[in-house]
Amino acid sequence: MSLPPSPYSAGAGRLLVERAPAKVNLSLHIIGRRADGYHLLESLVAFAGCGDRLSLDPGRPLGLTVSGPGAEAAGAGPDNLVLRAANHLMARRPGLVAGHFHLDKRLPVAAGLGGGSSDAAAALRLMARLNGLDRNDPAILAAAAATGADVPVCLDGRARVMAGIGERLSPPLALPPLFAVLVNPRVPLATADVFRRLGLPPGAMRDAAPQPATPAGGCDGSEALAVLARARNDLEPPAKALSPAVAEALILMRDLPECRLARMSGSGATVFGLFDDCRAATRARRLLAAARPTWWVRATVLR
Ligand SMILES: C[C@@](CO)(OP(=O)(O)O)[C@H](O)COP(=O)(O)OP(=O)(O)OC[C@H]1O[C@@H](n2ccc(N)nc2=O)[C@H](O)[C@@H]1O
Ligand SMILES: Nc1ncnc2c1ncn2[C@@H]1O[C@H](COP(=O)(O)OP(=O)(O)O)[C@@H](O)[C@H]1O
Repeated sequence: MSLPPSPYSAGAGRLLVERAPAKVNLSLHIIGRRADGYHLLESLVAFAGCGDRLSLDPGRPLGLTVSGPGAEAAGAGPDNLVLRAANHLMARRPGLVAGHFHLDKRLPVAAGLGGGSSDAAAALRLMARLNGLDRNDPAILAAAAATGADVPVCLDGRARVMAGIGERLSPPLALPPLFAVLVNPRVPLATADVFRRLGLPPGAMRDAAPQPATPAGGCDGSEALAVLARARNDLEPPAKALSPAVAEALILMRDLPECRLARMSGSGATVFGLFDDCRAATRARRLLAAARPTWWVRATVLR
């Protein structure tokens, strides 16, 4: 029996490494549904300090190994978004050099944290570094959009408003650091199921939704919290209907004495809570971890 290749083996080339941070939708407003079934949305997206880690060993043929708590759920086959992104890019730019990827999968899978999208974006950044491509090269942008609706916003991991189905991005936003706790009840929720449960017919537009509440550049944390409180996540009701654990996580988070705002991220089931400072977030993480020892709970800073 042959051993799997070591994730840290040097191979013939220099090992390149990228972080793949968790994506958090601070707001998510559904505007309508395209005729092809995809939903039009407006979402304020930020990125967390926690995430996966992806390395690329340029000395070897295109391949993927996966380790970490989410390895089994993510899989290492051709459907893994790392390989899908690499293949989308290579189809657009024949002749690019690839290599062997190793993914350390720390984030929960199918969790509304865009872990797979962030991994795909990290794969494209690694391929760009290896081949001397600009990150804004049209082939990188096209491969990102072809891999998934959330991949373009993950390409540079900076807070932005995304619109359309995720392809229209605002310039990067200077959000104040937001002290957060992320909690996932370890119930996977498929994005497609949550959108379907909304029940919006193809081609339908909703009554004009307000612009996503976007904190002004240079505002402080408490002003940002006040603005975010006026926003919402329209996918919370369908996610709650599919999984009672979402409602449970929201209630637990909201009931914490120092929690300023609790909301679901993306299509769930992860819920985030925002706090005034790092110490309040750390206290909240401890309380939640003690109350639900089997859940995934992290204190982190969103930017
Ligand atoms: C909901 C969001 C919010 O950031 O995040 P997650 O909850 O997945 O993290 C994203 O829009 C998810 O983006 P992503 O996960 O890349 O979606 P895709 O793989 O392209 O699509 C998966 C399925 O979700 C539905 N889908 C996705 C995006 C969108 N704007 N409208 C949709 O209706 C479609 O049914 C599609 O077949
Ligand atoms: N690298 C990856 N990490 C996570 N999931 C992946 C990956 N590649 C493919 N997938 C598949 O993509 C789906 C969505 O995964 P994920 O990005 O974790 O969801 P979400 O955006 O809701 O957090 C999962 O069902 C999983 O099987």
